[in-house]
Amino acid sequence: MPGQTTATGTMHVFPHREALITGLADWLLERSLAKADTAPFRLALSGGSTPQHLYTLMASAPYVARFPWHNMQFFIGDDRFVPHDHADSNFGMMQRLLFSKAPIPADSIFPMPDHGLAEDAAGAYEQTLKNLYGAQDFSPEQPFFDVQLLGIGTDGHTASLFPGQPVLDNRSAWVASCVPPVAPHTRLTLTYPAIHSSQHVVFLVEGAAKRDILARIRAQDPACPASAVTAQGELIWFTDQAAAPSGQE
Ligand SMILES: O=C1O[C@H](COP(=O)(O)O)[C@@H](O)[C@H](O)[C@H]1O
Repeated sequence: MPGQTTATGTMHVFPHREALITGLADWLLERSLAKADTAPFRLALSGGSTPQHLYTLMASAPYVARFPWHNMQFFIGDDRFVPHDHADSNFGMMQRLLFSKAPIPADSIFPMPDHGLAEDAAGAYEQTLKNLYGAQDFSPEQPFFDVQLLGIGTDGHTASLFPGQPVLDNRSAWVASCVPPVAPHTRLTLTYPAIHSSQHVVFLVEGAAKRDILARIRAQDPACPASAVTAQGELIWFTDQAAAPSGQE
C-alpha cells in the first residue's frame, strides 16, 4: 500500500470512509497473519466513535473467516471508568461490535476493570500487562503491543491523554486513572510508556472536524498530547481525504 512517509510517520489517505476502513482492516489482517504462531498478535484497540465501523467490518463474514483469532490478544487503550454495560464504555462498544461476533477465545480479551477505585483498577490492569510481558519494565527491543490503534479528539487528546493533564508526565506507570478537563467520566488510560511499547502505532482519523487538529499534530504542536506519541517501529496514519492536512490529500 503506497503511503507518504515523513518524520512523523507514514500517511495513508483514502477517498472516503469505506475505503479507509477497508484499507485499515486489510492492513491489520496482513500484519496479524504475518505474526508467527509462536507468539500472540497483541492489538490494543481505541475507543470513541471513529473505530466503530472498523470493528463492525472486522466482525463481518469475509473478515471473520480470515483473521487468525486464535492467535490474537485484545487490549483496551483507554476506557471510561463506568460499568462495561454502560452506553459510554469503550469495552462495551467493542464487546457489542466485535468480541461477541468473532470467534475470539474469552481469555484473549483483556478489558480494563470497571469497578472499585479507579486508581486500583489502573493498577490491576497494569499488573495484568506486566504478568503477560514477564517483566516490570519495558525493553525497547521487545515491544508489548504489535499494534496500538489510536484516535484523536478535536482537542488533540489521544487515548485518555488530555491536554495539560498530570498523566502526560507520568513516565513510570503503564496504566493510570485520570479525570479529563471537559469530557465525561473518570478514565483509565495507557500512559505514554505503554503506548510507546508498540511495534506499530496506527492513528485512525476521519472527517473534516478532525482536519485542523490533525494538521497541528502532524506539525508536532506540543499542546496536543497526540503529538508526543511514537512507536518502536512505525507510526502510521490512516485518514480519509476530509481529514487529511492540505498537500497530503
Ligand atoms: O474519548 C475518547 O476519544 C478519542 C476520540 O474519539 P472519537 O469519538 O472522536 O473517535 C478516542 O480515541 C478515545 O479512545 C476515547 O476514549
